[in-house]
Amino acid sequence: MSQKVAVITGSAGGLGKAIALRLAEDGFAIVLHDINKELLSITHNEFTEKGYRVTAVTGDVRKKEDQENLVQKAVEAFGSVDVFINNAGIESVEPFELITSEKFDLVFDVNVKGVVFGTQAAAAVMKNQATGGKIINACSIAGHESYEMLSLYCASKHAVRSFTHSTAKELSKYNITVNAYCPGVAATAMWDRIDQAFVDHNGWEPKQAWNTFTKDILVGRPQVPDDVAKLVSFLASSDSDYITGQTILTDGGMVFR
Ligand SMILES: NC(=O)C1=CN([C@@H]2O[C@H](COP(=O)(O)OP(=O)(O)OC[C@H]3O[C@@H](n4cnc5c(N)ncnc54)[C@H](O)[C@@H]3O)[C@@H](O)[C@H]2O)C=CC1
Ligand SMILES: CC(=O)C(C)=O
Repeated sequence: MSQKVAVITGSAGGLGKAIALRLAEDGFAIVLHDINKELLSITHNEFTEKGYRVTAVTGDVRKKEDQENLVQKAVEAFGSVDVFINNAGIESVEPFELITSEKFDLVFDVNVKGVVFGTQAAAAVMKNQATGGKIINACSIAGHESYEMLSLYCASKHAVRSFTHSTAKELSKYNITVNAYCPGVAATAMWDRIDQAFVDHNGWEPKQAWNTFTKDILVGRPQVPDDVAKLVSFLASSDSDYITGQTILTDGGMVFR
């Protein structure tokens, strides 16, 4: 059987990198992707040194042409796109009164338009593959619940959840499944920035937001990126073939659906 190919957007660091590492261990050829060229190059070197079959493509998920280039480069490098992970996303932390038109456009461009254009580019290739494919989106507990100070971010992740449902319906006839992973509070650079924003806007102490959000997690510890990678590994595998249109929580017991 030929080696399957996974493309992960925003995979130079954070959850995307952890997912890419796990899928490489699972036996996928990996297409790394990020807007941060420098960090992407470092991560690419790390993967190469580990002996993984990997390539890296710089791009911006907000740009349709960059997403088309990403899948084209994946096909050129490895021959197919079996799994496409719309992972890239950005946070937004402010009282809703402070949301500007520019901030609204930025957050929806990355978190929503990025998923729309990524799905379009991936589906265009997968529709022509006899084996179809799996599209996997980064949603969040913030796509199921709505939090103070995170109104714009939550709205964008609710949009991702809805888009996951609609595209699962449209793509099922092509043997393409669409699902999403919904992390809770995971230790990445994103949460460092969220914590700092609570300091800036609310006068909280450093780590107060992190401690507040993580204190009641039922399993008794904050999330690490590998917790998320384990769910994505399942969603990328044939064990998930009978699952589509689902936005699955991996949060240690924070939100119940
Ligand atoms: N860390 C957390 O607690 C949670 C994260 N998520 C979601 O998981 C995904 C990954 O989050 P983290 O790894 O924590 O974030 P992060 O900020 O640590 O990493 C995100 C990566 O995406 C890249 N990126 C940002 N904008 C991009 C663009 N326009 N085009 C291409 N790449 C871009 C960044 O350069 C960075 O390497 C996001 O969609 C986020 O909303 C969801 C729930 C919880
Ligand atoms: C970063 C994130 O998705 C949160 C706060 O749930």
